Amino acid sequence: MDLGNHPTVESHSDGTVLTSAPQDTPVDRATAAARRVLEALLLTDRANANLERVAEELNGIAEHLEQHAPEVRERMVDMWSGEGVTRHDPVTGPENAIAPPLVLAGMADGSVRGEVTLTIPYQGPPGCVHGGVSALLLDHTLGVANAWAGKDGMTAQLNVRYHRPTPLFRPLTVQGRQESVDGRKIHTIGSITADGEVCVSVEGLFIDKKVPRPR
Ligand SMILES: CCCCCCCCCCCCCCCC(=O)SCCNC(=O)CCNC(=O)[C@H](O)C(C)(C)COP(=O)(O)OP(=O)(O)OC[C@H]1O[C@@H](n2cnc3c(N)ncnc32)[C@H](O)[C@@H]1OP(=O)(O)O
Repeated sequence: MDLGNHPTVESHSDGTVLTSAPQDTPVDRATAAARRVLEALLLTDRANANLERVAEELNGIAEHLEQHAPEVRERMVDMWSGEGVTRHDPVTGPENAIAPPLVLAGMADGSVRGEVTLTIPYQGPPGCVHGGVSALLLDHTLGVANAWAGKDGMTAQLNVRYHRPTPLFRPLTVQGRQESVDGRKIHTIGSITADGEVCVSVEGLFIDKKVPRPR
């Protein structure tokens, strides 16, 4: 990925927020509402008599949005301009309703970290985070850690170890740190902890390769 210019541990201070902060804009408010709908649909009583009307209204909203959508190619160019990936990615993007969203800060020791509480849409085992969701969060966090360290690339391997179930509804700390660079190979590690205990740890191999931004 061509991540463009971004802050690094060399150029920015401890605690620099690396992801896009939600803004008081119509698109961020609409996305936050969509996120709320995702959760409410899972929580509402299945016998809720109004679900037929809810389906109609949501389809009406989708049609309105589709009618105002430019060609995908054109949207992609726009998406990758400016802040690029951080506004629309599926982990930290305030414009992406499937993103929790996780907010990550860069630390002086070269690591990145953030706190997030995951709820019902991210459930795997009862009351626990889906393992694929943990892998998604960590893959992305390792990618941001590489960018913060000043050398990033594409994921070639992600070795995930699940130590204990990761709880929903509790604050989770997500961390990543670049360990070493060997030519084009970048080794990066990370973890998700809850109440000070490691739930998931990962080792990633990234290869220094860029996919150009659409123009
Ligand atoms: C401060 C920041 C602010 C924020 C700023 C924005 C931040 C924003 C962050 C975004 C964070 C996104 C984080 C998500 C990251 C993805 O989601 S990336 C998407 C998932 N990954 C992919 O799709 C990759 C698909 N695979 C590929 O494209 C290619 O296979 C690869 C991995 C790029 C490698 O291809 P290649 O360039 O042709 O590499 P190649 O020349 O074959 O191999 C180079 C070396 O690597 C080794 N190698 C290659 N692949 C492998 C492998 N799988 N296993 C072991 N060794 C391998 C080779 O053996 C070779 O070793 P040597 O012979 O040199 O010793």
